[in-house]
Amino acid sequence: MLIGVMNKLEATASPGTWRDRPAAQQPAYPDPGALAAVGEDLRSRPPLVFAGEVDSLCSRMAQAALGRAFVLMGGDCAESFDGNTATDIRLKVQTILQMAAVLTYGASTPIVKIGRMAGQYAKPRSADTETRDGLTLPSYRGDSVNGHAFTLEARTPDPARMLDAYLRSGTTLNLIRAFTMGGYADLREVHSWNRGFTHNPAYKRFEAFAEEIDRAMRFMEAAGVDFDALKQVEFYAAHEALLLEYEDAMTRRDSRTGDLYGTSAHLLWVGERTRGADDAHVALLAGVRNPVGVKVGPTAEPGELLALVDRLNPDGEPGRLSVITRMGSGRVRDALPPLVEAVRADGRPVTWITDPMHGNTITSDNGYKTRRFEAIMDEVRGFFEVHRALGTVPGGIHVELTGGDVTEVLGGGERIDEAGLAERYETLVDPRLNHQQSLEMAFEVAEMLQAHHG
Ligand SMILES: O=C[C@H](O)[C@H](O)COP(=O)(O)O
Ligand SMILES: C=C(OP(=O)(O)O)C(=O)O
Ligand SMILES: [Mn+2]
Repeated sequence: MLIGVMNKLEATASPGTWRDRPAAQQPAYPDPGALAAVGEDLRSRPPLVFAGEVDSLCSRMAQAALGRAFVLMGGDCAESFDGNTATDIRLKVQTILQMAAVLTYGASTPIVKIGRMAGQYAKPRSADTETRDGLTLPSYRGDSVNGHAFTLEARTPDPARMLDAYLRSGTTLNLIRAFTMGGYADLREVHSWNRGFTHNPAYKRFEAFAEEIDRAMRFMEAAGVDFDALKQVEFYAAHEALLLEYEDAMTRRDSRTGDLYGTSAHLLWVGERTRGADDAHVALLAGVRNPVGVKVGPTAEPGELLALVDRLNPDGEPGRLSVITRMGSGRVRDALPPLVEAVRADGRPVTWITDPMHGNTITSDNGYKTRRFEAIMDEVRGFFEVHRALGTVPGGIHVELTGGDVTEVLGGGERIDEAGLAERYETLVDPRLNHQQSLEMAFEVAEMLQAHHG
């Protein structure tokens, strides 16, 4: 969205309750004084997002929980400072807009567009260290923490990187606002890009669906729809709230209401590795008014999820809490139902979103961290099947993607094979759908949505 009420957000004293709780996945900074100085600097800077925008997203998420909207969240696993270019940002926005146009048709509802962008710079890792040729160094934890190069200097966490992440997030948001408010989101244009995609023989199977959308566009035109009025779209930003010091420093009090908002992004989520109900990350998110997400994997017990609902949405506010499930294609059909049933019995609303990426990560025989397109799609299918069987609402998808032509995920219409991964494997952490695979997913999910509603 991006215009919104520019209400006053004041720098605030830390909400603080997270500080005395266990905090996983935090960088070991060599100089605590430097960390404190960066925190102070960030606290004096303008917010990146505004409370009015954040509230609007909350109401959109509430609509998605009811099946009156559908959420599309997508972007890099880890944004990089090097990738903070106009081209990279434009291609990601374009990919998300193209996906959203197809999904709008399939869902017959508005699509809530959220980039894993403008702040997705910190990563949880399985191991604290990485060893290469006998040399052991700290793991790469995202560009807001340390550098990817395998040297002691690059890998040593540097708090000044948080300031860089803040500034790059600001420039990314600025460009997103310019694109989505300045005509780049024109539905006629986006639709013509999608026609280009379906004219490729590899995606012939979507031709009939694309023609249906064509007909709908002609109908709208004939009926006198003002396409110029549809040129501006809401586009929100989200990332994992992993770096406690950064998120704390970006917390502001809204002068209208006295409420606290995380102003580094519209939506913040807590990851699978840091979602302990009594731990620091959940306490931090419990203290702000933003819509929040929690990632949930196949080992989660219903009681754990209900404890998270207690902490993160005690009053059952619609749109406040999204549960982003990442079960794996082999587990989704047995691991998801008990969680959905427990939440339904509890009665407080959540927005159910599928992340079909993180439960389907494998290592290829030639050593690449990758995922199979078919497994990703199968998890989405399983997600729809479970919600259909239980009569609950599939509210959205959360995917790792990029607008470029990378070769990181196996399969899809381009039939990327293990040898093909070597061609353009560029991700810093997890494998992303490329532009074509993202559109292919959108068409398949649109068909699932159509079947779900039909
Ligand atoms: O993006 C998610 C996690 O940060 C990532 O999957 C962890 O990857 P690792 O197992 O390579 O540390
Ligand atoms: C770290 C991530 O996911 P999860 O917490 O689900 O593993 C991620 O979304 O990149
Ligand atoms: Mn990831």
